[in-house]
Amino acid sequence: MATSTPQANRPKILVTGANGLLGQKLVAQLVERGGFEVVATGRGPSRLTGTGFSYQSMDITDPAEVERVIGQLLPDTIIHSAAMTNVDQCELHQEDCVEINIKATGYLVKAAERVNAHLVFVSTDFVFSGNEGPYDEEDEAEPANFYGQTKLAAEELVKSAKTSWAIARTVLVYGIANDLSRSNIILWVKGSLEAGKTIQVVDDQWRTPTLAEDLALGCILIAEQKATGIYHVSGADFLTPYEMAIQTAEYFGLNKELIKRTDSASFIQPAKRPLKTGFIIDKARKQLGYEPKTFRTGIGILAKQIILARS
Ligand SMILES: NC(=O)C1=CN([C@@H]2O[C@H](COP(=O)(O)OP(=O)(O)OC[C@H]3O[C@@H](n4cnc5c(N)ncnc54)[C@H](OP(=O)(O)O)[C@@H]3O)[C@@H](O)[C@H]2O)C=CC1
Ligand SMILES: Cc1cn([C@H]2C[C@H](O)[C@@H](COP(=O)(O)OP(=O)(O)O[C@H]3O[C@@H](C)C(=O)[C@@H](O)[C@H]3O)O2)c(=O)[nH]c1=O
Repeated sequence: MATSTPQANRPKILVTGANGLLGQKLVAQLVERGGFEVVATGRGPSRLTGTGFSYQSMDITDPAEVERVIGQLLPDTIIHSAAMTNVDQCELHQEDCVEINIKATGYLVKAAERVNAHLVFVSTDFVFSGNEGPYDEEDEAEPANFYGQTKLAAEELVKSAKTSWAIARTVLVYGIANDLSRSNIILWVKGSLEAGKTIQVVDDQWRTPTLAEDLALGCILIAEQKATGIYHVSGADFLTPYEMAIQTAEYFGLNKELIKRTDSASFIQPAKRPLKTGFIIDKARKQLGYEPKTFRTGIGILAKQIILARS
């Protein structure tokens, strides 16, 4: 709901990684809710659609640029969503992953401290080993792959910030936005089956998949309430990728015979995936008023967006 609060009187919120899936959803919902003046930042030119916000190019691995942009804009709140999110690439290109996921988070922490901004950092279920999920906020982190290690190291930098901070951890995000650099489970399953391609999908990993819009709202509730500490913000359905693939095929009326059940011992990826993650989201429900959609409802929302994007 848009409010009539004058632009100048509203607190300012800055989003990093605004060209990404979460970033685009954050900017759209922040504009729609109207409580903040919204500044989107991303690597290179804007790929965002819509209006009601300003865009500033900001490469988070450039400390001088981060300091300059944040020093000039003086945001009250920063949602740090930018990251190297391709888990296999993180395993294969560890230096790049350290630059983007750890060092750049350090620059943002420093900049947030300087302007006394509330810093909301988006993190992952991959900080956990996957030996005993689903996890709550008190469980001990022990990453199973390099991406998870870098996100955990970044969490530690955020936790030591001399400004107020929150960490929103999430799980296997799905959705659609403009010109994304990364796919997600519903899109690759749908695309593969439509192309008549057989896919091998694991049935021994468990997740609580998260609709991008739900995650964006969870982060915004944290920002609006100036909540601090760690929050688990994910979907509530505990599913394997195989089960997600079957539900996706059923929803879109695609050929389920193309989905072959496999397991993590046979389906080898460069980065090891934790087996059983998924989140207990009671804290976010109670403290933030967060309530995610079911996976089935999420697929339906995405399906409508796909039709709209084509029209
Ligand atoms: N997707 C998922 O399943 C999950 C994601 N997360 C976390 O959620 C957050 C958002 O991820 P999501 O939106 O899904 O991923 P995306 O990959 O869609 O978005 C990440 C964005 O970060 C940007 N980025 C990368 N490097 C830089 C840089 N040097 N300077 C500025 N921007 C940069 C990317 O830019 P470009 O578009 O140019 O590549 C991209 O737009 C991340 O922090 C991720 O770790 C956590 C759990 C699950
Ligand atoms: C590509 C592929 C994946 N899978 C499985 C492995 C995995 O459990 C699941 C999703 O695989 P993806 O490669 O799409 O995503 P993956 O890199 O596992 O997803 C992760 O992304 C990062 C950013 C996170 O922070 C995590 O929360 C997590 O969701 O599907 C298959 O079974 N078959 C396949 O062909």
